[in-house]
Amino acid sequence: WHEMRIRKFKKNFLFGAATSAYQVEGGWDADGKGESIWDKYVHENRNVVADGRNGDVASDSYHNWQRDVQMLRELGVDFYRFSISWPRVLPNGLSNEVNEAGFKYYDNLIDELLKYEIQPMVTLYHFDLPQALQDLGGWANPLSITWFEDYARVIFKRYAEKVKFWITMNQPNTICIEGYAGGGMAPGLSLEEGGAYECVKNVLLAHAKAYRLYEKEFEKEHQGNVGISIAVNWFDALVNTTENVEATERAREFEFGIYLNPIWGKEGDFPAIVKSIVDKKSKEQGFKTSRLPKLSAAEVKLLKGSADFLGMNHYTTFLVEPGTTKYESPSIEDDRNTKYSQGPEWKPGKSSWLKSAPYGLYKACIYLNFNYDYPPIIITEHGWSTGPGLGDQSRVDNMRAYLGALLLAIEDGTDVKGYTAWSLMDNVEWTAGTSERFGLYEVDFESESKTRTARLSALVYKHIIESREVEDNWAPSSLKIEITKNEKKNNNYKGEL
Ligand SMILES: CCCCCCCCCCCCC/C=C/[C@@H](O)[C@@H](N)CO[C@@H]1O[C@H](CO)[C@H](O)[C@H](O)[C@H]1O
Repeated sequence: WHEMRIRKFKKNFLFGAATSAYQVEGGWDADGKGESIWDKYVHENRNVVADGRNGDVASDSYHNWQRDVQMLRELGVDFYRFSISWPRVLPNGLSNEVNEAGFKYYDNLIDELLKYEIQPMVTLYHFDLPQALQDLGGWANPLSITWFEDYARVIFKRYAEKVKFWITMNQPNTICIEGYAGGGMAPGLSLEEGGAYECVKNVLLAHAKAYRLYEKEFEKEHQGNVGISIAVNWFDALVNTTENVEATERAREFEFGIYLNPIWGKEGDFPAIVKSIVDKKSKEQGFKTSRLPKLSAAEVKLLKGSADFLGMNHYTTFLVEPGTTKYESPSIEDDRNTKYSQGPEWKPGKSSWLKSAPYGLYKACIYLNFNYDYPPIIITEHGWSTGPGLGDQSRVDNMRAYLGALLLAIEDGTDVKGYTAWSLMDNVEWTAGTSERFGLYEVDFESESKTRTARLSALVYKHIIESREVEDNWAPSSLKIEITKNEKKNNNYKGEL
């Protein structure tokens, strides 16, 4: 049996590519930039980065921004998702001290993008908190809500005229669970007694405050869209037993429901199952109050509906069963009590957690539709890791399979507005350094200028963007990539998404 129907992305579907500041910029202390939590983390823990290549220089986009835009033009993308390094523009994190030299970098990048009709999609926060704010408790301190709101105001004021797509936060679960509960991300804390859940609450409220700020002071004049990016990998029962199905529900609610429900849930607030588990365990553990902080009625209201789109970061699928070992208590692992594995037949990427299971993207989309009432979605990250080398056929296969699954999800009613390939170029994959390559363009990290060269996947992605179609058998005649003349850009940027 062979599926003959040809599915196409609509003309106004947006295609983009993404990076983040710490992962590509380098210039970690250039021109008055303040220290970030990642700078401190990698400098104080010299062996924490797998191959020793940290973000000090990275892909050196701080100096290569013109080449970066040239690559985006070669691909023919509609938008570029990048993040602003908070300590580059506000070195101590607060708005009393502004680093004009740092802003100049983003001025140049944004102007260059607009010159070629590539829309900037700006992430305000992608894991690199100013260390000065971490010294005050970081996201575990409720003052972080105001710090972020003030930072957002500075950025909106400067760029609202030019930027129509905003993402407040990238992946609160990575920020809080991996950063504050022993997950190996900066600042490398283990605040299992409650700090990680405080972080979740504060990050969500900081997002909502920034959203409401834009809504009140900028939206009318500038007509931009503000969303948040959440890691929505798929979680399926390992086998269909009651215990596995219950464990799978816990996995979904702890991994992404805890962030989605306050914004898109019918009643708002944290998911009932998360509240009841953590409240009950906290009591048993002798805590006077739950380790999961409450959201007041006013906070529930502030959060509900605080996004114009859901930024969905999707990479892979996990199979779930109940935990099989006794986890440390108290801990989030113990609260969730799940064990994850992946299909033995799924093709592996270079990252240990990354296996190709495109059906998971389809199922995740349908789940979001049913549980959160068809939210407008932009896939703000999807990608594949390899080793070095230009012939990245496995990335091509993965991209085609996932875009095929996405087309099916769209056909079945999912409101997907756009897709973002992670990543435009090889970069510093956090503690994996450059040992896992996610780029459509290879970066030669040994070269002085961090030379970028198009991979096979760059040419295939370019062809998909041009044809709006996923053709399994298409292959370029060479790896030479050129800017297509008379590029006609999507113009769906103002007003309603
Ligand atoms: C050996 C297989 C057994 C499976 C057991 C798995 C154990 C679970 C461990 C979970 C690890 C987390 C996996 C999820 C990762 C992604 O969602 C996450 N990396 C996405 O974040 C973005 O990733 C990009 C590429 O990795 C990029 O780094 C970007 O900055 C992030 O936003």
